[in-house]
Amino acid sequence: MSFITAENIGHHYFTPSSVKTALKDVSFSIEEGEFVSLIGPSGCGKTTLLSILSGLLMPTDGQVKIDGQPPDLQKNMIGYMLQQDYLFPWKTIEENVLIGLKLNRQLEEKTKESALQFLQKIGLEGVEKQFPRQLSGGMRQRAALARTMAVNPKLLLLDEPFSALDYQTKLKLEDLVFDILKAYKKTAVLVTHDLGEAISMSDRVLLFAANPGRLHKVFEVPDELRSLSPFDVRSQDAYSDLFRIIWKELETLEEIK
Ligand SMILES: Nc1ncnc2c1ncn2[C@@H]1O[C@H](COP(=O)(O)OP(=O)(O)OP(=O)(O)O)[C@@H](O)[C@H]1O
Repeated sequence: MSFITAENIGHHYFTPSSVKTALKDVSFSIEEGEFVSLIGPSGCGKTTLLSILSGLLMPTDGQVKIDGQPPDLQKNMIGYMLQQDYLFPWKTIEENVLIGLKLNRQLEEKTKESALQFLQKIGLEGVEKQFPRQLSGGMRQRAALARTMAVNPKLLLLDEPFSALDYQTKLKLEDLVFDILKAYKKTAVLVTHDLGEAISMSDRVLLFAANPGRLHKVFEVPDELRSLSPFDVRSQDAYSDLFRIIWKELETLEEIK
């Protein structure tokens, strides 16, 4: 059985004056350790789908299973990286990184040590006692990654985690997150508006169409690209070829929006 299965997912938002079908009949599966990106025009339901995968939103139709259970029963195995780092400004980086462990009652000498070692691994050695305001945006996102990884989630939901960063920092962070998720064999679902990011980080790209939000096409990233870092992928011919193919599809979807 696949790690994630989504069968005929549908979601309607009910407002006093209308019903909005955000997702219709969406089915897919994701294997353990796979990195999958969701892309598509604005309003195609990417955020809605991520909320359903997180267990925070129940689909109005169909069902999702993560490791055989509905997402709301698997919240302990799901980690997040969002556009904003949501670090607590009044807590030090170390306190921020340990907060998930504390809330989950998993804060022990061993888990604390490995969380702090992880900070070193991702280049944040020496800032443990500093506050988020003293760090750059890229460093804060690294700290957010450390906080997420501290609780050892099996699945990471990444909602445009690099979109608020400057271009150079974003490329560096993409490489770092990719390396970490591969090294720790995590499963990841990334929502992004950046097609280059989607192709360079993923094993598969799921392209959605809008009105109603639905899965339009699935693109496999060629094997030859998957073993490379996202930065190196961007200079490959196979990357440019796939970029062009998906871009054309995206253009047609934007036109028929
Ligand atoms: N709480 C809500 N109430 C009513 N309609 C909503 C609500 N949330 C989202 N929608 C509508 O559902 C559709 C899908 O929204 P969603 O945010 O999931 O799309 P998206 O692909 O993430 O968009 P974007 O790329 O712009 O962030 C949109 O038409 C949106 O206006």
